[in-house]
Amino acid sequence: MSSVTSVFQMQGVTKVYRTGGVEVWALRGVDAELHAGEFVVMLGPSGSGKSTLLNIMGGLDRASAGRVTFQGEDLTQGSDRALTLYRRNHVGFVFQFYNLIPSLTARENVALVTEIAPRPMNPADALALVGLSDRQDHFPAQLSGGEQQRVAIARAVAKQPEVLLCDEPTGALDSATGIKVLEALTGINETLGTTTAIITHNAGIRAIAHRVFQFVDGRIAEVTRNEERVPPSQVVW
Ligand SMILES: Nc1ncnc2c1ncn2[C@@H]1O[C@H](COP(=O)(O)OP(=O)(O)OP(=O)(O)O)[C@@H](O)[C@H]1O
Repeated sequence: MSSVTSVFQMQGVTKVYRTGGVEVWALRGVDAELHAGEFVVMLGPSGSGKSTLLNIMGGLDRASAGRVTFQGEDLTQGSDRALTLYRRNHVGFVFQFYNLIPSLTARENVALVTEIAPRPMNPADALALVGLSDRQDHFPAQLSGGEQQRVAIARAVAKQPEVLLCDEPTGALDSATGIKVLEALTGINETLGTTTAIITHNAGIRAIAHRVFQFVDGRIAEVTRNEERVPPSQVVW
């Protein structure tokens, strides 16, 4: 078996939200590992804890108990400042809604991030990676939903993060458009080796992953490996 480098290690990750007198156990002890360069799909019913885990991995939220390390650095013990630097320097996020600035072109939206990144890619190169070289000077309103999402992906990868965390990146898109977005993500994973995790409600998307994490009730109930991956164009939606 080939050796793998671990990017994330999670042990006993627990998250309890306390609102008023109510406790919600979003995560009930997650043990998992993500390997360098792998593409993981996270599936599971609504409320099973997928977004909570992704947000903790991305340094947007903190675990209540348990341990999460990124390249050996303990995210659960870090200061707020350390988490901010971690997010800025190492993590790209993609969400269901694109959050582009309407008054800026595609290239300017990407450039906003590259201006503050330590080792940025040229915005034009990032847009080329997602197949939008000919749309650089378009404003968001002049782009389709899938094209806007690809600009958001270009923005997320332009700072050359080690990890790309995507929460329902195709959730607002029809199947043909969603496939193009998935092609952009798998292409980046292959070209740049960016470790990628995607949350989806669409079980068909599991086929594009190296590994699939199945969430049930705040736990990862099953991890499966695809011996053969299917390209996004062949996903049954
Ligand atoms: N900020 C919060 N405050 C209180 N409860 C929360 C908060 N965020 C999430 N929860 C609760 O934690 C549980 C897990 O939520 P989470 O969003 O992680 O699930 P999910 O699997 O991503 O669901 P979905 O597929 O619907 O996005 C849910 O019961 C949710 O209501």
